[in-house]
Amino acid sequence: TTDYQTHPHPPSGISGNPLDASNRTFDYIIVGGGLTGLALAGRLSEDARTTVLVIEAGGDNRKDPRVYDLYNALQVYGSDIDWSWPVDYGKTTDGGKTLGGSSSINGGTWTRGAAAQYDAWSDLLTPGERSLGWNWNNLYSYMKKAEHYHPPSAANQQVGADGVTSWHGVRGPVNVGFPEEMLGGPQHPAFIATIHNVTGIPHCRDLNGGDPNCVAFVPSSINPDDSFHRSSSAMSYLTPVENTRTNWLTLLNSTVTKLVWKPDGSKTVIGVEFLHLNNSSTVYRANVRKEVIMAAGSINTPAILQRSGVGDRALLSSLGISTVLNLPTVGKNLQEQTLITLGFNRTFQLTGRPWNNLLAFPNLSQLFGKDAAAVTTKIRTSLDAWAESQKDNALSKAALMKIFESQADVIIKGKVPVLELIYGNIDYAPMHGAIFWGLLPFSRGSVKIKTVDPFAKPNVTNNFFSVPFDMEVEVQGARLVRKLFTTAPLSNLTSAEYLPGLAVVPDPTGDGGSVQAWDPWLKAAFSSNSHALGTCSMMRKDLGGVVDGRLRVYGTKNLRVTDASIIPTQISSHMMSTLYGIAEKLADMIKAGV
Ligand SMILES: Cc1cc2nc3c(=O)[nH]c(=O)nc-3n(C[C@H](O)[C@H](O)[C@H](O)COP(=O)(O)OP(=O)(O)OC[C@H]3O[C@@H](n4cnc5c(N)ncnc54)[C@H](O)[C@@H]3O)c2cc1C
Repeated sequence: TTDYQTHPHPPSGISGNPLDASNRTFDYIIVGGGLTGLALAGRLSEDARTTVLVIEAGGDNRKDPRVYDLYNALQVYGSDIDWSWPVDYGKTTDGGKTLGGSSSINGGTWTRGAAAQYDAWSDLLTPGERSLGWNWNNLYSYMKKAEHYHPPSAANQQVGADGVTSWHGVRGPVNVGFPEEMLGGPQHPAFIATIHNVTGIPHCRDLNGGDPNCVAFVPSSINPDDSFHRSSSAMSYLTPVENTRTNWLTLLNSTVTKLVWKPDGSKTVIGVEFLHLNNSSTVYRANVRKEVIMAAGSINTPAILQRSGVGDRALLSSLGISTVLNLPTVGKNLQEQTLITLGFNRTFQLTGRPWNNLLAFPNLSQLFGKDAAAVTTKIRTSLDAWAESQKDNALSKAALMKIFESQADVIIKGKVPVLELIYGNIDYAPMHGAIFWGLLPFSRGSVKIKTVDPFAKPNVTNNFFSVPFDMEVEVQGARLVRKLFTTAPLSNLTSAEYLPGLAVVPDPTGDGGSVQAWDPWLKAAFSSNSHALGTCSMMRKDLGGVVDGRLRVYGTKNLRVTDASIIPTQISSHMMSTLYGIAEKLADMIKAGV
């Protein structure tokens, strides 16, 4: 007879009552009901003998049109369901504070990175862990496991959408498809032809098969069988089973403040403490039988670990927190991208609803053209100086140097995309343009709690552009966009540059504008792309890893991390598909006792 059979069964479903979890014991507690948290809980609870508790700080907004209608995504930013972390340069990193986490508020764009980038993760592990399958082939199978792909409709195909169904999963819970209505008109073919002519980048049918180095229409996390509404982790993993799965409880409006350790020094987690709403007077506690898995995202997972005594001893003692585990890289290695929009007046009418899903992913040669060889040499010869300048946000200069070498190899030898460029239609202004960001910044930042108050936001410092290459990629992106919109056939649909405009960033020599001219405007105009990762990286400990290849926090018995914080280096992609793959893979590892 198991413990579970002799004790009253904990409540299940979705609850707003802290007493449903308080003083109860669960096999697994998952901290954060976001993208990875709900995906993992969905899989672990498939075994009816396993009890799972998910604790989520936000509420249930599945019926809120700001959430289910992807067209409304912009209304969410800065709202009650966005964490809105202040970061450097006065910018804000967004994150969903609601069931489904950022999968409930994000842009829905569904892409995967380049195969070489996932393979490189394995190189950062110990040789003994390389067989764990942190590579493209293995993770791709898990990305497919999560996915239910809907091929483009005839109407979608008529305006250019395409896809290779065999590159997608078709039986998973997350619905992926094209919008009901896509824009027609001459602009998309013109963009494809122009960027191909200017950079040589090929037009491909689909970029979700391990080589995104092309220009293509991409699908979104929406469900054509559910009025094209958003398919968040909540809608895909939880909604279908919320009334039937009696071994899974999701507790809402409850903020996990810290982990509870077994007092015998064994680094075993025995439970978590949480507060309900913003009422900090009552501390609740839920107990765990097997494992706690952190899924609070790249900003809050390291903050909760630090509050629980796992982190840099110097930081913890400065706040009066006693160190359970001195792991100085918790919160370090933060990598975030910088998003820029350039706009041009257009000379054509739009028909249909705008949906920006024509994406291009140029590599270094395609972006820098004739200067690519010089840029390559500069990367190789600058790594040492860059590692020196970023070492405070890594374990050491030597450790960061190894990570940078891997990153440079992937860029130079792997020829992976370094820029993402989205062709953009703007319906409320006579504009079209491009949204772009450097995909693989070398700048490193950190997340550090500044007080023990669990409701205080941590210090999030990205050190944007502190490696000059990161700015050079943005500038080159801006120059490329200028070139695209002034080259036929796209120029035939364009009258003048509107944002920033030649009066603001001049282009006297016709090369798109100097670094000096672009620098101040880009620094003022960019947004944090909310693709933060790396703060609990999966790497060897001597490289600064926080979790090993089993996603276990080094030195602990039963504590793992599954969210975006484990990804050691940025990928040439949006995050969702990869993260669902990670959660699916971890679920299988846990079920198999790995
Ligand atoms: C604005 C925006 C746009 C994006 N656009 C895209 C896109 O178009 N395509 C794409 O693929 N990716 C996109 N992303 C990225 C993607 O959504 C995220 O990388 C992904 O959701 C991260 O998953 P996660 O599980 O790490 O964290 P999240 O999904 O953010 O989940 C973390 C959860 O933990 C909860 N939590 C945090 N702290 C606590 C606590 N102390 N106690 C309890 N719960 C807590 C949060 O409320 C949240 O629900 C976007 C992200 C944002 C923010």
